[in-house]
Amino acid sequence: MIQFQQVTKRYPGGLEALKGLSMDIQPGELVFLAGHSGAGKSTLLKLIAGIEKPTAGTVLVNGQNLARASRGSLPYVRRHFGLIFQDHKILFDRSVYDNVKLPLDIIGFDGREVKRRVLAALDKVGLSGKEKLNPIALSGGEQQRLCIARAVVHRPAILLADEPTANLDRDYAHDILELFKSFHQVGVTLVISAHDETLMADYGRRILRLKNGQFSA
Ligand SMILES: Nc1ncnc2c1ncn2[C@@H]1O[C@H](COP(=O)(O)OP(=O)(O)OP(=O)(O)O)[C@@H](O)[C@H]1O
Repeated sequence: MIQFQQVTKRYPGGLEALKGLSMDIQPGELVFLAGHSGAGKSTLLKLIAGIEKPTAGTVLVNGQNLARASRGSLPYVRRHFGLIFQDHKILFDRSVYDNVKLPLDIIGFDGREVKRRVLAALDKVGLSGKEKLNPIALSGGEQQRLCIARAVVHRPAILLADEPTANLDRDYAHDILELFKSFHQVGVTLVISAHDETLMADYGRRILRLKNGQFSA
């Protein structure tokens, strides 16, 4: 489903964030991505989502090379993905409900289906009853759940989460990982990055370890 063939990513300025990576992630797999700050975790996730293009090598998602996808087809391709990235900010000028609804507006769902899906996503992450609140009234952990609801509301096949447990205490981090596990159980492919590998150890899943842009043992 996700395939990297000798993928190198060099950012302007000459730094190689990823160096000749090859890997396969199968449909329905739950994979953790570990590595120090600056190891290249976010870059790898952005390459999967087609947000960044490789400098060399090929990234295939469902056999499709996103770097070669036409501009017109990208919105359709992006519907396969749910993204939980650190720079995807919550909008504080609208309600919890309207934040979660955003991806459906972009895709163009009709009204009744929108309401059903938004309420189902909020229920899934344990935020039922908070839909009318402004997100400012939510705790840090609840805001993280809001981001997860927003990422899954369109039922993506692939969920990419960049450090979703950063800044959460250990119990809360486990709650979030349990939530991801429940998406895995219904067949979603998940790639989750974290720098704290001890959290991942409890889940007995495949761990890809990055060190200075390369996989390490
Ligand atoms: N847009 C960019 N332009 C230039 N350099 C970048 C850019 N994005 C990332 N880098 C560099 O690429 C390297 C890998 O960064 P990346 O964000 O992928 O690492 P990371 O493992 O996700 O780190 P962190 O855990 O701190 O988020 C770092 O040296 C970073 O400074």
